[in-house]
Amino acid sequence: MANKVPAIFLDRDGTLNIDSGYVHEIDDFQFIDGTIEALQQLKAMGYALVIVTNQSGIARGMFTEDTFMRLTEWMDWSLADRDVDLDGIYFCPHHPEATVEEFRQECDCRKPQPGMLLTAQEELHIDMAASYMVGDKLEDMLAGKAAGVGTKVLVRSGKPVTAEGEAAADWVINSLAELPARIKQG
Ligand SMILES: O=P(O)(O)OC[C@@H](O)[C@H]1O[C@@H](OP(=O)(O)O)[C@@H](O)[C@@H](O)[C@@H]1O
Ligand SMILES: [Mg+2]
Ligand SMILES: [Zn+2]
Repeated sequence: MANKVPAIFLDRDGTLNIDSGYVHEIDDFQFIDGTIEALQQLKAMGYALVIVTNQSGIARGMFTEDTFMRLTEWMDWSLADRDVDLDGIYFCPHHPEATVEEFRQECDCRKPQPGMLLTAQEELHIDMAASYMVGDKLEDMLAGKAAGVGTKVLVRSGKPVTAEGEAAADWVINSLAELPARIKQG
């Protein structure tokens, strides 16, 4: 049995890119300053990089799964081009009040549920206690907690930070750019 790897679980909108609301076009996808450099450093520190993103825009009929995949492939290639190879990308297309019937459900993957993280744990052999969940919302922190992630990190680069979000987080930082140094500091 292979050794388990520590991971950085990454929320997408508000953590990697500016959350202008249900981003689905390549032209609207803008990396937050310092994101790519931070991912390069985290990779060099030995962490697997795993995106876990709620994409209820699919359930709401705002864009299709194909459109999401097109943007995701572009993002994946843009990062690979900068020496950042993502280890996994997981998304939830569901919503309990979806207008698109096939996506209308109370699933176990929409954060704050831990489904995406638990699937990644199994598929990628992740050491959850040694891992980090980085996100901009309370739901990200709760998903991390429910999945047994060791350190939950709230970033100020997305939605306004709430008292509940802060209380559920182990660390609060301005953006992902600060994470490598924060981890090294211990
Ligand atoms: O931050 P991640 O999980 O990567 O993606 C979030 C997006 O799918 C959208 O999720 C929505 O929340 P609802 O899904 O409508 O509750 C809102 O927060 C939007 O601003 C945001 O763009
Ligand atoms: Mg987010
Ligand atoms: Zn789901």
